[in-house]
Amino acid sequence: MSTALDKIIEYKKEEVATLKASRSFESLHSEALHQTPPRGFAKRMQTIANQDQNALICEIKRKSPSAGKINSLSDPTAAAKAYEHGGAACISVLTDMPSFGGSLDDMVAVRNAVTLPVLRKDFMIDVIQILEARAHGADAILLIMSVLDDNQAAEMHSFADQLGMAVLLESHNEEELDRALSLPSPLIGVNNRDLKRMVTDLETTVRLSSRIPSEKLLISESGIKASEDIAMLRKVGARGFLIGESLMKSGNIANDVRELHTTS
Ligand SMILES: O=C(O)c1ccccc1NCC(=O)[C@H](O)[C@H](O)COP(=O)(O)O
Repeated sequence: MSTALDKIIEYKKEEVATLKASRSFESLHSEALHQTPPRGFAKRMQTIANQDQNALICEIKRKSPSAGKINSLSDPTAAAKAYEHGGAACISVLTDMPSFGGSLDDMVAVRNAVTLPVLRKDFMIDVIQILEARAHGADAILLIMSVLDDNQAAEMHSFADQLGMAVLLESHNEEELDRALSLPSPLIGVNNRDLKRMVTDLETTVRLSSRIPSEKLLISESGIKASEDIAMLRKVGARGFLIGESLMKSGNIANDVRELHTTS
């Protein structure tokens, strides 16, 4: 049976084909090189984590396969500014439209509204998507190990490096994590959401945490709702946290971000 992730990857292949048919690699590359320089995503995450504080990547997310409608958000910049006010380290913007209701326009608007580094959150399967991300100003991308083989992951990582972008490597199990750890990025995401079964369990971070060497930054992703979750995840070494749904549903985003950022 095909999963939500399988379906997303199927239409990503079509999106990539459409992009390649409509834009030449050279013209996108030239746009990418003329963008404002990338903001230091990895450096900001590491600086905050090295101070033993919580480096929050706060996400703009309208809907999802697991939750359905989350927040109708006519203007994502208001939430982004609240994230910045509350002390977020960086911002993630979902740019996938069919499943998450996001867009590259959202990402551009958010990046123009804040001074924080911005991650293009999408399902990357081809280097041209990385070029497209940088041409729209993205400072970082996500690579999901379960949808890439080792060669693809290495090639895409190296391409992002050349463009000066940070790479967040996402794993959900031991095998994916070991593959992620063999790549240079210091940003190691452990996704608590099983993207195949759509079940979220913070114990995933706990289970995988002991494999992560101290020079890498453990970023726990998905299903984080409260200070107690952060306090528990800090005990196993997480200093980075990627949070979407619970903040998008908050009545006071800046206050909630501040509380999560200062939890010890
Ligand atoms: O969120 C989903 O339902 C989902 C489904 C299929 C693929 C990816 C999905 N989420 C992407 C994410 O990784 C999350 O948006 C991110 O980690 C934040 O999670 P949360 O705080 O639980 O919104």
